[in-house]
Amino acid sequence: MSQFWKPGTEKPRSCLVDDEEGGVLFYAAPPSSSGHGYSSFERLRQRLPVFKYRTAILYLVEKHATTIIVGETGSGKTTQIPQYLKEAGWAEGGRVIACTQPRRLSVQSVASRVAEEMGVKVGEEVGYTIRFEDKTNQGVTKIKFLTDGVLLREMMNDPLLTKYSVIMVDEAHERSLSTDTLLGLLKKIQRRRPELRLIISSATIEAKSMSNFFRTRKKNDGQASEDNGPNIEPSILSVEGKGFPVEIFYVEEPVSDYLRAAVDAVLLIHEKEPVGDVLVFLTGQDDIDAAVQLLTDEARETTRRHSGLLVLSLYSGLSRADQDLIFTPTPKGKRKVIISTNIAETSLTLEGVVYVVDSGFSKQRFYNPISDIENLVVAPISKASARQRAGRAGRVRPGKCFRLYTEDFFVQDMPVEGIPEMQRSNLVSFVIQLKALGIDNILGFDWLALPPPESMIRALEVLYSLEILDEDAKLTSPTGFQVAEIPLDPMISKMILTADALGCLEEIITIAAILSVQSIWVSVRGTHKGLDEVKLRFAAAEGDHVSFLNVYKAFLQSGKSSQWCYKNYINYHSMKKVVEMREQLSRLVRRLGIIPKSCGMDMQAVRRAIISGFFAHASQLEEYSQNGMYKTVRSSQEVYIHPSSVLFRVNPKWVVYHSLVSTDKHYMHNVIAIDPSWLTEAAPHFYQQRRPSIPLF
Ligand SMILES: Nc1ncnc2c1ncn2[C@@H]1O[C@H](COP(=O)(O)OP(=O)(O)OP(=O)(O)O)[C@@H](O)[C@H]1O
Repeated sequence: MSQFWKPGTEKPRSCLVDDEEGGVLFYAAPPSSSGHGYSSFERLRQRLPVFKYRTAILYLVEKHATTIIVGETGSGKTTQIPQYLKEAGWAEGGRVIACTQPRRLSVQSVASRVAEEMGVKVGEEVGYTIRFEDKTNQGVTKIKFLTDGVLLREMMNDPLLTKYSVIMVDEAHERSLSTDTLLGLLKKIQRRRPELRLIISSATIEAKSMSNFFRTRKKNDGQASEDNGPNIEPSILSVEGKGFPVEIFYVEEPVSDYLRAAVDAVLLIHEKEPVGDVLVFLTGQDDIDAAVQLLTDEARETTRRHSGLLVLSLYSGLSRADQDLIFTPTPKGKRKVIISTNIAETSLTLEGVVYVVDSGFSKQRFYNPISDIENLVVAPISKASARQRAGRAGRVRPGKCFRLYTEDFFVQDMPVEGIPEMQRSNLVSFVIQLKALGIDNILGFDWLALPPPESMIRALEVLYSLEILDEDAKLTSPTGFQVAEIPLDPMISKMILTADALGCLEEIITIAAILSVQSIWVSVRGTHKGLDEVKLRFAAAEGDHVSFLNVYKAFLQSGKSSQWCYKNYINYHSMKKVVEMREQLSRLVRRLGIIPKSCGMDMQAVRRAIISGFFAHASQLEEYSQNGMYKTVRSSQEVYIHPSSVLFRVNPKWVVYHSLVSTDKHYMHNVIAIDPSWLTEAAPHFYQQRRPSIPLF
């Protein structure tokens, strides 16, 4: 595959040229401004573009309830503004300054950077909280970084978030479900707490529409004591200037295989460009594993092109220790290549990164409330994401960003911003959280983007069937309130609570942890005999969930050996994440006063616990089906067991699945065989009232 810069256009000032066959050639877009680095933190801080705006920011925050700050990536918004606020006294009298991020990884990394700049330990004056991990010290922590999801959870105990004086919602352009929920709720809190200040920040936000949202009020929003309070008209501040220049390069012709093109680009950079690490944006674990494999294979074939490359992957299914590797300094004479999903897209500064390779794609969630299928689809990113990705270079020195799409595509076809997650997600967790906060009229609430009514109805239906909501759509006691306490998908939470009663919580925690990673198997492109044979070795007649227990047990017996994983086509990184997640879940249930017990070999208890959460995902094999066609009980939808399941071709009469994915057909992922009478026992309300046509088995 070859691409060339446009003949007849001005020759690039600097470009990658591959003189061998099959390479990639980029041409350069116009350059941006430049800057310099300094050694001491204080001088470094003062060199950042945001520093010139320190006084203006503090003035606006003092005078306005809401301030919207837009500034280039790397201009210093995330690390500096919380420090300015603290210096100006916003953390005095026991108050705390909060700064939210959409992702855990950026929470941890910005917290440690700010602590370092302030010369304090993380967990003291500067702390962070992410799901399952709290590194703050009450009464001591003044600046707290946290995910927006965690701040939402804090509202359950403190609905007005009284301990915070300023809440900075960073990377608001992401429009994640949690960010949008948070913004809607914060707007409401402001009416009750005029002293609370909000800062909404991003490099790529539509400031005008955000400002309109905070300016307008619904009639029933209540009135703040505006006479003495701050100006409710939001202020907008644009931070001019950027850190170091990032040259943008585009491919001349669209690439047909972005994965191969990304690998080629890395090899070219390694051959032609001076020292500096490379950050590559691909879409998911499977892509990333494949790219790592391709780079490793190249190394075997042509050591010249490859020597000195240190290839690391980065995705959310990695354990914390594996993720932390990306922050370790690159050894002399080596070049680190980090192949990542969009978890490295915002807020991160990776000191060694000079080059960014952007595939132009990410995995995005799309939910169809009619079929109840939520698919992770590889789709083109938005301009905002592309700018964020480029912004991972040029933070401590000049950088280059190689986009594996054409400039025309960027200019003409990429949307300015992505579709808000609220409009393309399953809303079950969202609804339960709002219910726990006592918000009943969810559709009548003031949202930045209205959640689709069909998705809301579907979510209410699911929560009602799980007996988490009652007929008045209020949380049930104790189940609803307990489930709302657990920061997991409500179906998993319900399964955990039932497992306690059935005495199989140890097993269910393992299953819940495994279901939370993308896959415990090594991803291989196409079919793979070895993997199929290994799967058979662990296969349990009951289905995938019980087979997972066999894998986990064998992994423990091997002494958690990476060699054992390698031999058995099991993804060692995923297993480490499972162990970590398992520990977190054990701690969580103990906090709720539950002591996990094991049911030994009683797999019926395990299956019954699974059904208690997933009874609505039952399917029956079509009686005369030749090709393994099932129909879902809920909507008579045609579905099939996924080929990766141990029950593929076994086709038990009745099954319960974990999730549906659609490719050429609708496939059931992670399936167990069940006795249909367990369904009516687990959810009589669902099966007898709502499904009178379901036979009495
Ligand atoms: N861990 C780090 N190591 C070295 N320098 C860092 C680190 N974190 C931040 N910096 C420096 O501080 C600058 C500002 O970072 P900061 O995250 O505050 O910017 P930002 O405006 O919030 O960017 P973004 O919009 O990308 O989140 C970086 O460009 C970099 O020069």
